[in-house]
Amino acid sequence: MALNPVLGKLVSKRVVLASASPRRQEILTNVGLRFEVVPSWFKETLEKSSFAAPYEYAVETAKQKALEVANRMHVKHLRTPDIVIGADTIVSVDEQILEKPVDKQDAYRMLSRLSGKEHSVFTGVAIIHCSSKGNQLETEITDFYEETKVKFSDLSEELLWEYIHSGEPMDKAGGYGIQALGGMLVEYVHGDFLNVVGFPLNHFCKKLAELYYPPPKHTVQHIKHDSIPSVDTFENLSDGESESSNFIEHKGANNLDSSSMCPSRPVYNCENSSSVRTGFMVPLENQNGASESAAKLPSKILDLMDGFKASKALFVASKLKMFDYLKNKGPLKAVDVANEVGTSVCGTERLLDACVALGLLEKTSQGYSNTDSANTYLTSDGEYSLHGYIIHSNDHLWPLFTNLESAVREGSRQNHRAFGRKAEDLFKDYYHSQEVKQRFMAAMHSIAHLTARDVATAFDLSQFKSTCDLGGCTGALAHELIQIYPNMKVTVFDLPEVIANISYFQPSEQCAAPVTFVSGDFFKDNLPEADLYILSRVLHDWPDEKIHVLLSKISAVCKPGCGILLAEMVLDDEKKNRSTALLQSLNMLVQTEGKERSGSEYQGLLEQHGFANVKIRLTGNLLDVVLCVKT
Ligand SMILES: O=c1[nH]cc([C@@H]2O[C@H](COP(=O)(O)OP(=O)(O)OP(=O)(O)O)[C@@H](O)[C@H]2O)c(=O)[nH]1
Repeated sequence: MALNPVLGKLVSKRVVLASASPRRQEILTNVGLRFEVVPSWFKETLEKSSFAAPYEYAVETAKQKALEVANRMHVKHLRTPDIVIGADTIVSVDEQILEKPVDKQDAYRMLSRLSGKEHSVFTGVAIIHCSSKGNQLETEITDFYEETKVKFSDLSEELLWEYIHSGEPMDKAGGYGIQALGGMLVEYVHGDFLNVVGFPLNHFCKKLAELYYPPPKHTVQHIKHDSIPSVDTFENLSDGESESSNFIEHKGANNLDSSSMCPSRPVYNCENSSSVRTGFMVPLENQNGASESAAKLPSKILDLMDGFKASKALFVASKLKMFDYLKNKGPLKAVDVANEVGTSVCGTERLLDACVALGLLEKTSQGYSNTDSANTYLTSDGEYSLHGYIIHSNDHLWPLFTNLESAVREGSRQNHRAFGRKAEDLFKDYYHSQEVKQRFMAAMHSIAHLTARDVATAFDLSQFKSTCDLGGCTGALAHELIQIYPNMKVTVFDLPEVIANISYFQPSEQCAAPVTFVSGDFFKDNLPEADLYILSRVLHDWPDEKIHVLLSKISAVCKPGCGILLAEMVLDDEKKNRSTALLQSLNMLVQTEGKERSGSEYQGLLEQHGFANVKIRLTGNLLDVVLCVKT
């Protein structure tokens, strides 16, 4: 069940968050909202003195950020989103508006101004509903702001500078992060804490409630206008949409994770449960009415213990192409699926039921059918098929992970144990048989196609006229780049064994400006000329020594102003928060000499080869993006 019905209203919509702020992404992800991140390119340069009040500036900036993304996505012939959300957080003190500090001195000016005083934090939010009429983008804009008052203690010079040198102030409005070290500077907070962090979640949900549940005229007096409808109220108001299957359930243990962002208050408390139930309370009763002790089970640990069973169920259903059969012929009974696939009826029925419980399939009296997600991601011909990667995970990664214990003991890859062959060279290993090569290319293509838009739009790359995607495999990212930057000349450089096998993966319609494929080994051969070199999921395959070889080759052919764009899962500097990326680093341990790295580690590597102005965008999706330029 969707605990928060108003957010559930967004489940079937294509929602875009027009913000690069990792905090906004986290706040919305934590409540189960599914969205894409397309950071806005709108420059925050509106004339502050032309606004009568500081919040008007924040609201207008939020609106312009969201409109820029809505227009860009529409103009670039990407699918127009249904909803674009923009936000802008500012601090107001002594009639001055403070944004993010530009350098340490600026952070010092801001923080010393806030010392010992109360100030206001305003976040302006714009929710833009988009539609396409003919070729025109039509928008309906809803905006609002939230104010929170924060008081700082008196800050000594020493404390101030220690805080500034921590690096925390630099990407934060007013020069502090209340959710982390900055929390130590704060005497009190009056109002919504998450508003200070960057997104007023409660007000946002109320706004959605106003938009999606306008009070029926005859019952106006019964409805609390400032409430997010409770689950019960929601069921009365339901228009029949099923939110449950697509919504991420938030269980008790997850709430512990989320609260780490807000150490100074229990964000997800249940005190007011009688009237207004906010998004992700832990239900105290299960469906059978059993209470308390069931809720106290260590659900996160139990889920982790079961994780491998769920993965394997998905792998086997994919390998047996059950999602393909169900797409073409569903709904089907278990016996029909078993007959199609050639499996036992009893085993098939259990597997299908497990897939239903995992939210991959639906089950009705007519039989089993795919969910929308299964059609899109799990069928072998789905728009964003992950089938190739799933098969690679089953056939290649699973045996390697079975030897994780040895990998941890020995600190090295385990190909010899998993496949009885010593790994000579990472890629030669994949390319020793046509079957393994195609499976690996299909896997790489799945991920590249799925993440291409995030990577291509994380930064405005229009200043680069030519791009070379080193190790760009089937060209999935290259094709996306040409869609977004039609004047860009894009070359894919990869091993001859790869280039010889790309034809199967090319889009059916020929693009006006096709991608050029060049074969070679980027460690040994000359690199094609380009203004921008892309390394997507390349550096994580290699140890630092090899990376230095590659970066020095790129640096040697780069003129000043040319750039490198990395697409990787970027770890947080403390290496403790991003579990997907940290697990991926284990994945690199069992099969390569490489690893996942943090933003500062990438920055350090790039700066050693004359690249500066290193910018990192956490996309909130599979791959993050790092851009830097040659000085
Ligand atoms: O206590 C905290 N206060 C503020 C923040 C973060 O500060 C920034 C505010 O900047 P802005 O609203 O301009 O948003 P950006 O990060 O530049 O991203 P956009 O792409 O949306 O412009 C915001 O990230 C807050 O989260 C904080 O973390 N703690």
